[in-house]
Amino acid sequence: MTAFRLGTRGSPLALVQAEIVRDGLVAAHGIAVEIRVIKTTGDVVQDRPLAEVGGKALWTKELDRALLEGEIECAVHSMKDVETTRPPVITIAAILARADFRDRLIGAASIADLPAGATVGTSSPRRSAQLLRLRPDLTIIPFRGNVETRLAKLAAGEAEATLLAAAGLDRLGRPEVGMAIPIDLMLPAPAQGAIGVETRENDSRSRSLLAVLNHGPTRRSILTERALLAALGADCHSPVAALADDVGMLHAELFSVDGSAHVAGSHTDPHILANDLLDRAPTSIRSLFVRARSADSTIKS
Ligand SMILES: NCc1[nH]cc(CCC(=O)O)c1CC(=O)O
Repeated sequence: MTAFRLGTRGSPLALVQAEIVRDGLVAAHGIAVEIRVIKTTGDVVQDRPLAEVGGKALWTKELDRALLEGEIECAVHSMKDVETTRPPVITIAAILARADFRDRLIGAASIADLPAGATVGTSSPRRSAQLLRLRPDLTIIPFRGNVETRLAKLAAGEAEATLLAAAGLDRLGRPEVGMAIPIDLMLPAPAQGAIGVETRENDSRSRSLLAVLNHGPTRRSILTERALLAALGADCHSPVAALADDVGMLHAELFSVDGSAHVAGSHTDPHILANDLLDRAPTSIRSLFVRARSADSTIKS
């Protein structure tokens, strides 16, 4: 039997995540697993914000193609980077147990401790809006590239602080970097901290090999958070934070770009929560969500 081919992007974090999946498959089934690095447009174009250059598809398109052409049996992703709507021929075969879902602040002990007017590097509309809501005095500058690149930019003095996902830092063997921000101050991105493995919908062998890696509670949380994004019509420009807890409650927050407006809520049903948040959101927020429920009579403006 030939090796089970596992596709991944080539960033250090992507490779570590692919190794976690490989080790899980080897431990569970004793099969030979080969890691195949697939170059994606998102890895090449690093000078502009993700939201400008074409969104999350930049990271999935080449891996999708390799999967559909039979070059690989499965593709490993950070679930945070996987588009809300996926081709029907591709299925999420496993979502691994979630790591620390919080963001970490690097460069100061806390958001309150950042010097007045400090420059913070982030290209995430969510992190930017959340920071500006708490600290309107801060200056946000774009910061792209992989985790190591952003840490190098910070070390080079391009910004005084930055925010990175705790999960990524931990997986890269950097648990000492930065200070975790409590979720009541900064709710994470939907699906932050979870690794997912996709395969072809009709590939039953791969589906059953991967099924052992699935963590039920994480899967339920991630699918709930993704259902909220779909119901909101969120895209990569939409500053949205969401976290489904382990008792099935979904907490979410929407922001205007400059953080001056926000709405927050919690519900067990992502569709009800999406409608409730959009109903209460001012135009500065609602205009950032694509499916502004045009057919819905509850729209007032
Ligand atoms: N957008 C890049 C990205 N995608 C996933 C992670 C971290 C790992 C994770 O959330 O699972 C990161 C880096 C970051 O946001 O700091």
